[in-house]
Amino acid sequence: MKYQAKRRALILLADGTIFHGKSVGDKEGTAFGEVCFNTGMTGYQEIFTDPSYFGQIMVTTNAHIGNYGVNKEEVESDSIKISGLVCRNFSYEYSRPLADDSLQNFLNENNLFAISDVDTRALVSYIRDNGAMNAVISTDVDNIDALKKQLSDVPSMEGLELASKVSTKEAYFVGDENATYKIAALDIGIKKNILRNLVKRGAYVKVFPYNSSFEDMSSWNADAFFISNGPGDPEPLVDAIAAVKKMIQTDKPLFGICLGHQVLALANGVSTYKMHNGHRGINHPILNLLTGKGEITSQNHGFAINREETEANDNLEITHVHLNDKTVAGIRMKNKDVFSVQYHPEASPGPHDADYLFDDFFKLIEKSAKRNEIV
Ligand SMILES: NC(=O)CC[C@H](N)C(=O)O
Repeated sequence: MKYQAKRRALILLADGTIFHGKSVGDKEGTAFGEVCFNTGMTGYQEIFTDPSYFGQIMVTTNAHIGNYGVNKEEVESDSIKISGLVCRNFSYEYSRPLADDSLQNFLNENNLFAISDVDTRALVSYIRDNGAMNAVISTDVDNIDALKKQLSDVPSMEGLELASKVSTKEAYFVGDENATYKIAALDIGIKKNILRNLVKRGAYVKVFPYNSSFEDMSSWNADAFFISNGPGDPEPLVDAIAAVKKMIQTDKPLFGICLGHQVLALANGVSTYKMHNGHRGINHPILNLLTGKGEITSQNHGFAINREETEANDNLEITHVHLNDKTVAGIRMKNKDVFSVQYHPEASPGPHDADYLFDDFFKLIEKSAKRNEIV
């Protein structure tokens, strides 16, 4: 007979609102974080392991989670990075030829506390209207006052530096040493699928820790720089911002994704801000202003770069706009091979419309390598 969770659980939001549910697997637990929601109908494993979600409690709007199990290959980092999960129906049974385990086992191995049987439609509408805030999920349903007290001690996402929690401790290499191009990548929370995309196109990548200096990175003598996605507020990333300020003074191509895009903006003197609610899903519409074409994209961000400051900046040009709210979705530096996007062209999970951005990056690298040969 189908397993039914029985142990009561709840999610308590920082403003005191409560939604009730059950504990997945009837486990006891409590987890804190900033509550956010993802509207993707597939890709839960990629989402849960994406380092950009570090410190966040994920609410999934898809009504079924776990129904296709997990597959060891489909991870974006080596462990689950969300701090807790809230879903409607948790599937204890799964079906997919390529699955090698159940989601329940995967959550247990990663010590992730999850609650199900929550009215996620009501919860998501509530967060959508009231904005991002901290929350706690717990089976300690009779001690609300104690939970409220602990929740009030959880730091706000605004101003929080989290790249150091997920970045590699030591530099490492990916790809074939004899590949055509070398890319120096700054890991402020890098997703594996970004590395797969760089290696697939013929790059040998050296991945550097979040606090590496420009000098550390440039001494490897790469053909280009890459700045990754990652968790937390971009503004406290002073080392990364300082390193990027120097990178953009070289003539080497640079590509930034999501947190990397925000760091590039900050390096150009453009500020970032916390959005009322971020963009998290796999069907976000973008307009590419350079080609006039639309793209459906994978997104996951809670901060954005200031539009007016970008428009007023003589060195920058807005290349992409989010069609739902007109926020800046992509920029490039005038007269430089430097560009970035607020969304996820590596699309894991998600549509592959924006794949061309990696090709564009490699065209710039090829051009720049030829230029340097002639010199
Ligand atoms: N995916 C990311 O890189 C997210 C960037 C940043 N942490 C934000 O929430 O906006």
